[in-house]
Amino acid sequence: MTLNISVIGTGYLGATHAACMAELGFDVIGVDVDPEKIDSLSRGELPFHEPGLPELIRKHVDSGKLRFITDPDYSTVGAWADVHFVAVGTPQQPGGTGADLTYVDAATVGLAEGITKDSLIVGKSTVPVGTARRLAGLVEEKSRDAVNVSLSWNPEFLREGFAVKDTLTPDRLVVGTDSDADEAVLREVYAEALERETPWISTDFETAELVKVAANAFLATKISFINAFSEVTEAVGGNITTLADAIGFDTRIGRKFLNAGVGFGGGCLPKDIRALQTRVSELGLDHTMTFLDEMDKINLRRRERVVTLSENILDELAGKRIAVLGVTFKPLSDDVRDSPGLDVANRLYTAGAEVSVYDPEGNANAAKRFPRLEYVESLADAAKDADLVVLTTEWNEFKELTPAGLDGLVAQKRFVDARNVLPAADWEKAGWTFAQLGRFYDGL
Ligand SMILES: NC(=O)C1=CN([C@@H]2O[C@H](COP(=O)(O)OP(=O)(O)OC[C@H]3O[C@@H](n4cnc5c(N)ncnc54)[C@H](O)[C@@H]3O)[C@@H](O)[C@H]2O)C=CC1
Ligand SMILES: O=C(O)[C@H]1O[C@H](OP(=O)(O)OP(=O)(O)OC[C@H]2O[C@@H](n3ccc(=O)[nH]c3=O)[C@H](O)[C@@H]2O)[C@H](O)[C@@H](O)[C@@H]1O
Repeated sequence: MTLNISVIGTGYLGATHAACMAELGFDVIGVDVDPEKIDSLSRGELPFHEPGLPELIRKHVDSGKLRFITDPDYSTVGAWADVHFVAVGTPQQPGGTGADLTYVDAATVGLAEGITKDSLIVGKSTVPVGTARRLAGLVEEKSRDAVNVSLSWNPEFLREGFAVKDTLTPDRLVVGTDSDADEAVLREVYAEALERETPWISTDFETAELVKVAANAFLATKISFINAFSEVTEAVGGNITTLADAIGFDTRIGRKFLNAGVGFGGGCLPKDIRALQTRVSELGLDHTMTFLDEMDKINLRRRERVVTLSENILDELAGKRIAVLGVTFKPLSDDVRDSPGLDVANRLYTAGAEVSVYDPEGNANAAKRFPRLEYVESLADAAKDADLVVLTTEWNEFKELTPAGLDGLVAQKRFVDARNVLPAADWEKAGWTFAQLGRFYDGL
């Protein structure tokens, strides 16, 4: 008998997980507290941008394998599913640096109370170490005597923009559990990946939770490491991209995540390194992860550098017209959570510039966050009459930009490539004042 699966929380992670579980052949119900999201998903429409996911959602909604409901007391999925994945948000605490566990606690306890058949709750959200063991206790306490409900933790490593591929063909699967029977259920869920010999790491709760935050902390550290060297090459000369290429050839280091630029953002890396540091401090290990504080500071300094570089190029920001290209935290996503590009756009505006923003997918979300910026529908509209063009997210459309493409549009030939993706020499040859991060400029 095949397993019925519920996924609680249908945001970037949960909607992807639900659709991919249906693709693997399971019957799936996605649950969210947001009725608009559920309406849209029930029509087979994805309320956010993720390549390949709309097709998967539509296919399985049409076939009836995938349904979406609001289920306030979890009684519908509680009577139906054998496995419940919890994929709700764990954002940064409002006014704090730790993870806000309100949603993950509410969903897990709600499920435990609503479940009326033997089943397994599987946490997928990213949580501070200690959460799974605490929640396992709560599940035992809150679930009904007549049913057997247990909890495991199965952190997720997908990247936005590649979410479907990463879910269906993960690099590894990590399961934190204290029960062989629960591990066996998860092996059944992931049987297809296991047939391809995907590494399977079955471990305790604490290791599983820590693997997830360690992976994100390592990635953030790699980016900030190269960006710290960017500050050095900005001061003394040198080429940061050549430096990254050269150390990246060492297979122990690797070239991935060494792209210097305006730094990391998004709904995960920034809040996860802050939550990790907060958690280890709570555990009395105050000094263990202080380097993450530095990584965070290096990262945020890059945003400031783009603003001062722009100001130095323009002499002053007030009254200048600036085109900002890209306000999602990375290409192939419409996600503007903690986006470096959007932050830069807002800082330029706050300093008095007239800012015109264009992003292929992010305008609508950015406008919700910063309605006072001007959002336009094309690169050309943004660049029209600009005194400066600033590239902050490396969408393909921007990577293909040539000086000729902006001819006759801009007021001044001035460009800041804050992702270091364009060939500087071509722009300089065409008469542009062209700046990138990690380069030495006399007086800038
Ligand atoms: N976005 C990503 O690429 C990845 C996210 N993660 C982790 O996954 C978790 C979710 O992240 P996102 O999907 O990005 O967040 P999100 O904010 O896009 O989605 C969370 C969803 O949970 C819903 N929700 C909140 N409380 C609920 C409840 N009690 N019952 C049902 N639904 C509820 C919200 O309405 C929202 O739709 C976080 O812990 C994040 O760190 C992990 C790997 C990748
Ligand atoms: O926990 C999560 O949610 C996810 O966080 C990241 O995935 P994601 O946030 O989708 O994006 P990344 O591709 O990691 O990029 C994060 C940020 O780093 C920046 N970055 C990345 C690479 C690089 O070399 N330089 C750089 O500045 C990107 O522009 C982006 O702003 C991790 O890569 C995933 O493995 C993890 O599951």
